[in-house]
Amino acid sequence: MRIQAEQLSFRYEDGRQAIQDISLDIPSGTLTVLCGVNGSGKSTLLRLLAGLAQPTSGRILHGDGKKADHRAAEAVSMVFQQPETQLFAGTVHKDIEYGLTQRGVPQAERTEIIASALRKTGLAYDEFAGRSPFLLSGGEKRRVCIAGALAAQPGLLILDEPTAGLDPQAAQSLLGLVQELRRSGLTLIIGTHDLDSFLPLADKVIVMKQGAVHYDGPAPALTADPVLLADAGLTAPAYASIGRRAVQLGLLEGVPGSLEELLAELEKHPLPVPEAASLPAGSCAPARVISPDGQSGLPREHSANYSDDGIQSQAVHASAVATSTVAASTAVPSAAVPSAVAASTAVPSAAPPSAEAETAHAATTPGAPQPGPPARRSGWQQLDPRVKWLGMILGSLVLLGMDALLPLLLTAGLLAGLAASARISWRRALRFFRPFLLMFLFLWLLSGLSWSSPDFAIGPLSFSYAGMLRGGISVLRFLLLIALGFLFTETTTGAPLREGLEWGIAPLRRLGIRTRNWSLAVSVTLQFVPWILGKLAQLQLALGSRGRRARGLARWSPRQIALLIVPLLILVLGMGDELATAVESRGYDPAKQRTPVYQLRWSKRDTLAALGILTVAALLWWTARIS
Ligand SMILES: Nc1ncnc2c1ncn2[C@@H]1O[C@H](COP(=O)(O)OP(=O)(O)OP(=O)(O)O)[C@@H](O)[C@H]1O
Repeated sequence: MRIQAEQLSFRYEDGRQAIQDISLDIPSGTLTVLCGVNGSGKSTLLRLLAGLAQPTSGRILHGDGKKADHRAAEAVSMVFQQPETQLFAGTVHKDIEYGLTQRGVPQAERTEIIASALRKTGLAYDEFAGRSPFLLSGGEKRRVCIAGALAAQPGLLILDEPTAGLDPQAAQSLLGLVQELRRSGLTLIIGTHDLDSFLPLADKVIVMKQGAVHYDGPAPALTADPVLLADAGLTAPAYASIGRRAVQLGLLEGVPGSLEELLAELEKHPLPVPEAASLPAGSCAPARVISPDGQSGLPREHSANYSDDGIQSQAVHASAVATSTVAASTAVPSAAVPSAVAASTAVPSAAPPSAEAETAHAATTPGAPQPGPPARRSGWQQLDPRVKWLGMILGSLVLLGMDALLPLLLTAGLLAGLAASARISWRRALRFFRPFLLMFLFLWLLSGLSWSSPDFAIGPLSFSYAGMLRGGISVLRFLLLIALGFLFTETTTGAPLREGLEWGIAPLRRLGIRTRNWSLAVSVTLQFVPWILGKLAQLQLALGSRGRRARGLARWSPRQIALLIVPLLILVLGMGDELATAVESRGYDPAKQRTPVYQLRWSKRDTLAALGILTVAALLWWTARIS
């Protein structure tokens, strides 16, 4: 399936422009590699091409040149970076079947299609169909995801970082699968950092830089010009760097298109190896011209190491060339590798990072953009966390005592004003509340049901105004409690939140209560919320990629939520497990004194804020009493 993009731009809810004016033409039956440093916009572009996000401007054309609509987007399957967020059913069979059900494939045909898709990915149906997808290895999960995508018989298959996290053997067999898919005529787009593996397979390479296309063309032209890749912050594949230098030295005629080609060329042309004296200390290359079989002319100890493996002997040639001559050429791109590439090697932390941790990480990561003068902290961040805890606790108590509409509406206005002053965008707030809204709407309608004294009816259901008002008040009260927690966690990062709480409950230590456990649990739980919401969004996207492209409120239908609950629970439990192990491995001991990571400091501003909170809480409580 051919796919074209015309002047595509995309802006995230927070206003970040991720894609800027991109035009592309990807011919049918080709394999396109999409690369770029972290944050260059690859995943965003892939999601747009898959129809999982709508461009802010521009358009995508599928196949026959018609604008990509809902139906056309169903001809596209996408496999995400993290397979664990893409699997959600109880068995591998059911997981793959989901996409088929969405596409209306008759039940009788499904098993055959599932077995065939699994076979294509190298998994036997009998062995894997009945297993839980959550209990497979990383490589097997990735294969099941690809099988699910293939079962939908897409015209275009998009793979985002397919080899990330796979061991060399699993990555190699995945490459074999990709080659087979390409031979079968499927159009493939692969977002990847693994240029060594994927450039040799590519019919076309698109290099992204800061949300725009930096290069669009064949792989050989890209690898032949070191500046093109270096400008985008990327390092050329090793085979291309070595080959290019060998060409410059007149040792090879052209830059090889893959490691295999390089090795084959080296087999044909034995290379002179520099004298040992001219090699850097510690180099182990032999001192004479060696032949491709690795035997003639080699000192005894070298031939013992390499003679039984032609490839290894060529590795000696290659490494000798690389060490002695190519060093200069490889130095160019590697020196130009920007911080983002260095940053990409950082292992993501298991726990959701706090703002302080992120800042510290950015400041200490080699190559990370150096921070300028410390940004002025907003008024909300400067407040002592104890003030915010006071506001949170008093606010919750007052809210729980409200059972009239007027004080609840007053509180809603107050919280909206506070959120605006904390510069929390309404889009972000909406994203946070979306999962709750449908549930609360349902509860509200449920509380309005009345068979004894109905005021109106919708179909067979009768409702009373009094019941709706009572239910509305309860629902609003709950929503405001959640809003209060949201405001609190949005304006307070982990360390201050925890220190403030620990200070408050410290007196309980005298009663033998392990307050450190409590504060750790509360702070981790509160910080889990944004993490869970992020995972929920990823799961929604995965459902969308399997044919169920629900939009708006339909994304939160009971059926959709039911599908998300199990994988979300598994992710949360997995995360909890990792977090517990991490805490344990750091030698956490609730009985020990801890060095505080955040110093509590009470200032005049905090006294004023605390007085303000007490006054407002008293006024709201009084309004609630008289309403
Ligand atoms: N949900 C989001 N909300 C706001 N901005 C986002 C969101 N997701 C990504 N971005 C931003 O959009 C830009 C492009 O991100 P994207 O994930 O597409 O990059 P990428 O090239 O795929 O990166 P990586 O190689 O790290 O996966 C980045 O600046 C990123 O911070």
